Amino acid sequence: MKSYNCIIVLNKEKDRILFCKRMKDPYEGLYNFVGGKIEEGEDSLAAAYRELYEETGITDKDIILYPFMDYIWHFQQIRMEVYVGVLKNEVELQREKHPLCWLDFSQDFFDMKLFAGEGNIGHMIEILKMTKLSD
Ligand SMILES: Nc1nc2c([nH]c(=O)n2[C@H]2C[C@H](O)[C@@H](COP(=O)(O)OP(=O)(O)OP(=O)(O)O)O2)c(=O)[nH]1
Repeated sequence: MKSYNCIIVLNKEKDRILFCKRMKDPYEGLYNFVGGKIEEGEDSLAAAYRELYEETGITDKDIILYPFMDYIWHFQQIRMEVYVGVLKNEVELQREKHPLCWLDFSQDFFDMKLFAGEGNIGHMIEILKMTKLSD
């Protein structure tokens, strides 16, 4: 089974969500949360902080990450861990390969021509809207 993560980062005001525009497959040209592959034997939470730092420069001083949901695709032998966190302060983002941007909640996150994940970004954000996140 291959394991991936993706991380939902909200700004301090909780009115914007951090996305990257993917520069390679899967989902080249589409917006996705930041994230990547969990290494063999790597601790899940450590992997989430590592990917977040590598792709954005955000550290564990800037944010606390919480497990949000997990997806398992049994036929594809893939699992994906989703984490969520709210920034404690404004951060100057440092992109790695994928350009980063903040999007507000007015987007149609189910639009598969704009967003990765066959609609599951829309699903995650609907659940996020139902979730009380502490600061
Ligand atoms: N929203 C969403 N994201 C997905 C799905 N499936 C899936 O792999 N992803 C994400 C997880 C990862 O963030 C990304 C794929 O990781 P990647 O190919 O960039 O991984 P990688 O480890 O090679 O990246 P990197 O080390 O080069 O940074 O796509 C999905 O169904 N929905």
